[in-house]
Amino acid sequence: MPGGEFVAVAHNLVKSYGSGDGAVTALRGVSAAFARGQFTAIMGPSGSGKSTFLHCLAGLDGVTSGEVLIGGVDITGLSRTRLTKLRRDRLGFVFQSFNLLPMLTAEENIRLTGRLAARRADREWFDTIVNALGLRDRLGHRPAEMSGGQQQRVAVARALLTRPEVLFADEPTGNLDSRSGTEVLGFLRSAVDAYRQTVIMVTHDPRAASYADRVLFLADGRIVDELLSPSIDAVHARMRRLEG
Ligand SMILES: Nc1ncnc2c1ncn2[C@@H]1O[C@H](COP(=O)(O)OP(=O)(O)OP(=O)(O)O)[C@@H](O)[C@H]1O
Repeated sequence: MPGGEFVAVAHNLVKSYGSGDGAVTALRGVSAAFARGQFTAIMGPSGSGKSTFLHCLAGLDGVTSGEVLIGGVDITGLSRTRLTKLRRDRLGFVFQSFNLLPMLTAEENIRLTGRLAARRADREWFDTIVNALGLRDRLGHRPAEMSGGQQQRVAVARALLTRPEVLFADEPTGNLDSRSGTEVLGFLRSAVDAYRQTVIMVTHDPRAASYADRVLFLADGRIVDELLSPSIDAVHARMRRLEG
């Protein structure tokens, strides 16, 4: 493990939706630890619990039982207010659908999303991210005036501006063409290599997973396999086995 320091830990997570006959158990005792500066991809068949796991780890969804530690703090016991503050100050999010505010320019979306920490972020770090993501000449554009790839790069810049302890990404390349997807994945990879950014990404795409340091495979709400230094072919082979 790089540095041996875990920034996110899940202990025996169980997550059920609904109750009685209609109850669905999405996670059945999931434990995993995520080291600083490590890029983890989460894969598995449809319905295996990938998004639920990511949402529980990121405090976007409550758990039925088990613990989630972010920077040593058990977030499952936090009040809604403290959890919101922790998410804003210490976590970053990138979603498939970009989630930019349509009336704001790229720069405003990166800076003015209600995060005090982002507004205070130093100019040098803002410039570093904007230049690395190739957004310098797009800063005055609104989302409708940008391609999907550019919009996702704005979303990545916004997520990284607060130097989050963990960047969570849910299918970040799901709406992108292959070239734009490659750019976004390449940037996530370099943020891990250059700044020890921790990234946890759900994906269906073995090519996207091959940018990670390891892949955790879920099936039926459990972690059933792990692959280190994944190649595209090795990820394909494991997925074929899981999908039967
Ligand atoms: N809000 C919800 N209410 C009820 N059941 C849910 C809810 N969210 C997820 N589930 C169920 O939990 C299980 C796991 O869903 P989840 O979305 O985590 O899987 P996934 O692996 O991300 O799937 P996909 O690859 O199709 O996005 C599924 O059976 C799903 O139907």
